Amino acid sequence: MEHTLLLRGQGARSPCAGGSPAGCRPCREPWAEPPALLRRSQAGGAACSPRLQQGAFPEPAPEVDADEDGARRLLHDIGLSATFNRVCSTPLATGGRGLTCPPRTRFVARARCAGSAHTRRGAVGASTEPQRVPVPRPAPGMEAGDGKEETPLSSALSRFQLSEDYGFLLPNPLTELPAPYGPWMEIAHELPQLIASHRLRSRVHQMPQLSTRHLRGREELYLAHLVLSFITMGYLWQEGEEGTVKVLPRHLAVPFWEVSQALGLPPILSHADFVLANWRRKDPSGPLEIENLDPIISLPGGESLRGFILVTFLVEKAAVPGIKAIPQAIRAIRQLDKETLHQALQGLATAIGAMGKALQRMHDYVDPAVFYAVIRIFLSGWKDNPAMPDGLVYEGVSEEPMAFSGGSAAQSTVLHAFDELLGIRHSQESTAFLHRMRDYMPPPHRAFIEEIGRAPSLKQHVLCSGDARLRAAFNRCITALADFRSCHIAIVTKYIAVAKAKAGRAEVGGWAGRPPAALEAKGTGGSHIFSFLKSVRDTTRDGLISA
Ligand code: HEM
Repeated sequence: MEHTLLLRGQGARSPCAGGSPAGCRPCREPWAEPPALLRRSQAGGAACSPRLQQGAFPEPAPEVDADEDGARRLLHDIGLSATFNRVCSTPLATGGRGLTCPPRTRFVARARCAGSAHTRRGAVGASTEPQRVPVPRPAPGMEAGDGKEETPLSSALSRFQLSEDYGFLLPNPLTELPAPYGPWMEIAHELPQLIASHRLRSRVHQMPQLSTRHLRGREELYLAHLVLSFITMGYLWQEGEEGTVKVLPRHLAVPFWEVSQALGLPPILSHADFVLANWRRKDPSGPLEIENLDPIISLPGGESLRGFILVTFLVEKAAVPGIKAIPQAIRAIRQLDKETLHQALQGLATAIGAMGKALQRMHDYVDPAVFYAVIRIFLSGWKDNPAMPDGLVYEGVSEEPMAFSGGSAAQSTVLHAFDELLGIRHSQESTAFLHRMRDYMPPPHRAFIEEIGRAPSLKQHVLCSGDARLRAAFNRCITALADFRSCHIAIVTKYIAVAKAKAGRAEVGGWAGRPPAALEAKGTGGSHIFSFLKSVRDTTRDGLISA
């Protein structure tokens, strides 16, 4: 039986007799270089002769956004050369890759270095000294000479700032900034009370203007971004959606912008702030269980807010074996190692199942009324939001307003990576939304997804192998992923649709919140919730390989 497969990307079609070893002979012959047009990175998928590359997960080409002179100096300083492509010169509100642009031309420098990959973004517009941008350090536990042996897996992961123990979570995040940043930390630690008593805005107005130059290393930058993003969300939404402001004051906007540029994150709260960098153990030697965890910084919502952050943390943690299975699977495909590939797929399916179990804990820890009436508004963005139709002016950064989507777990890299590995093809509209969400991920994590996209196609490999055991393992991954998405839809129904039907005013921690009308039909990331989520779940199911 011959069937046709839709290739990733531009909808090109490639004939392949999946399941029939005879029809798939080219796949079982020495792994030839595919015709250029069918290479996955260009055609958006792989034909029956995936490219065999030795050395799984080659070094990614880092991207550096900066003004051209600054970026050249920065790259020169760290021993890189670069080619620059103009990616956007639009004056705001319509960014090159979904993000809004500052009112200057941005350049993307693609650079390669012989050693480890560096991904930097020089400050654009706000900073005149991109050389000061601190160098992101490898995650703790991965630095050379830390006593841990570097395995092929750990080195494949550490290139993307991924940890073998924590996946996309920041391993053991810092909980305090250096002393000069005391004024930020004091406000951040008091946020729920300051918002409840409507005093946050006046506290922010009294905040001193602090330079970001004393921030050193990735961990301090992440904590600074976390702190400034939470203060910003509180500042914006303290009076609900009817009392928003148009301008973020200079002494908050400028450092927030600079730290964001240094990390390659947008200047708004993202999943990376809310969850990945926002956790600490109460007892440092205790287990990673919800009772022994706390967010570092909070917003209104009390125990439900705590539960929402920490359950999402547990889902990220449960994903770790699945993330580790990705480079294993890709290496096994390249080495034609069926046994290892089978194990990797089993590991992936099990991890997705564990993520589903972790997700269910939302019911135990989060009250739908509080989630709907209190928590959501503080995650809202200022892009396509009728409550802030003009976006937000970052004073001292740009005179023009900018628009960014709010925080959403759609910005978690986990499911994007699994979709990419499994060759799931979502509708054009859903893909556009999900790709926009990638702009809200730390750039090394985004690079991880892109690297999976450049690898030989798993689905093609399984199809072409004609191996029933591999096909069953592949299908278990697809089913587990579709089931996870069904559970997620059930949760969203309870926490948004049902909660909306029951909604009144909720008072939590003294903050009397009215549910945000702008979020009735849309998610905090800005999607049309249910049509989007169902479409994504259904296209996941379509990824099954039939016998
Ligand atoms: C009360 C709990 C939750 C609610 C109400 C919720 C709500 C939503 C909404 C409304 C969207 C649509 C995108 C947007 O506009 O924001 C979404 C997307 C998404 N959410 Fe959640 N979410 C919850 C928990 C989680 C958790 C714990 C995870 C796991 C990390 C998660 C993962 C995702 C993903 C991956 C998407 C993108 C769609 C997909 O790939 O299936 N969500 N969520």
